[in-house]
Amino acid sequence: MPLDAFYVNKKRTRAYNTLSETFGQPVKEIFSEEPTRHLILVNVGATGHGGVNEDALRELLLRRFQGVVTVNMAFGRPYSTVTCESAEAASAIKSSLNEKPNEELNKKVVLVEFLRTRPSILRSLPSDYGFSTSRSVSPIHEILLPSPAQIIPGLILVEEFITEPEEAAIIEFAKARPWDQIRKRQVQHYGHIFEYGTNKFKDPVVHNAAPMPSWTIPILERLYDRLHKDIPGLPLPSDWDQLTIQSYKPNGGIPPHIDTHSVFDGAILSISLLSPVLMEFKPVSKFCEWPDTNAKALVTIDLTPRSCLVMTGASRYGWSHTIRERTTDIVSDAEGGTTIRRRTERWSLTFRRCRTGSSWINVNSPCKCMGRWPDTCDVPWGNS
Ligand SMILES: O=C(O)CCC(=O)C(=O)O
Ligand SMILES: [Fe+2]
Repeated sequence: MPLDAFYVNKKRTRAYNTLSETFGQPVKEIFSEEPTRHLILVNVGATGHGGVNEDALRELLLRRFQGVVTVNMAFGRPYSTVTCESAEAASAIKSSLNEKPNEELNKKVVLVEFLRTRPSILRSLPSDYGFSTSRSVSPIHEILLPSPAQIIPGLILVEEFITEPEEAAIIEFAKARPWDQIRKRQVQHYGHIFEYGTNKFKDPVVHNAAPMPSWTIPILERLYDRLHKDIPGLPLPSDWDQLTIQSYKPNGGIPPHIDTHSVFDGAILSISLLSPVLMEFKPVSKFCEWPDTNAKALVTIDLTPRSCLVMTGASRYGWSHTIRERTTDIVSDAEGGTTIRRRTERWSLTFRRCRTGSSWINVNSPCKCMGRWPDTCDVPWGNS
């Protein structure tokens, strides 16, 4: 039965107004009447009321249609974009989905338009675009650059940091040991036991952790040799006293968080094994220096296999990091476009240094953040 035209028109007016507010442009400047390779699903976004699941959207498009190059659903946006190999492929999607309720997308009536320009050009609109405050969604400015690690202060990504034989040996080591299950990932702790819920570590007098494995030392020595000149105060190899090994299912992730200031000292390391994955960073502290004060940045880092991510300074104390729970990531391709990458199993090694002291957790001395990010620090600043 055809949908009621009045109902569809009302939905369309509302969605087009939202889009035009988001981009600060009339929709006729965003849409193309002629078919192009690029589509916008005007009312299919990840968040807010009526948000749909990103995996469901990608699966639907990849399974039902030919020639889909990329599907992009950016967090906090009311719309998604699709790029196809040809305008014909895009037209097939539009005529099949437009103005029809879709079973796989919570029966949503999807509104589809051709875009004038490729979505990456939409991404670099002026910084003050965003949602109107009445929708209570903070403005988000997504940035995908070749080396985004360089644009987050204090973040360093060392690619091919461990070798393939080291990667294989670590996997063999951990496979022979027991795991704890946390949502869609499994974890093992060494040195000190990390406590989910409080994001602190457990009292070592009460909870005995397996010792730090000896294979960590040559890896941490390599890190020290390479980076101690660039990172003042980088812990000595033997000072890292907490390791969490995680094994993520392809759809696994980790919620946004800042590793707790009060209990972990200085830099945090994350070494990646097996599948690459995108990690998202957002400045949470209002004291994060960011050139664009009106927009909240969302910076996506591609954690390549065997890389080592070092979080220091603002990236460690003021920005949150997360891995979204989904089975695919959108990444740059060789032609400067984007492509869909399926995730497989990924492992990571998180190294931390615990702030132990005369008592179990030493929160009496100042945090290494030195009060520069007091709003994301759980050590009291300025009260004495
Ligand atoms: O898996 C990763 O690379 C990061 C894990 C993480 O953020 C953490 O353990 O705190
Ligand atoms: Fe973390």
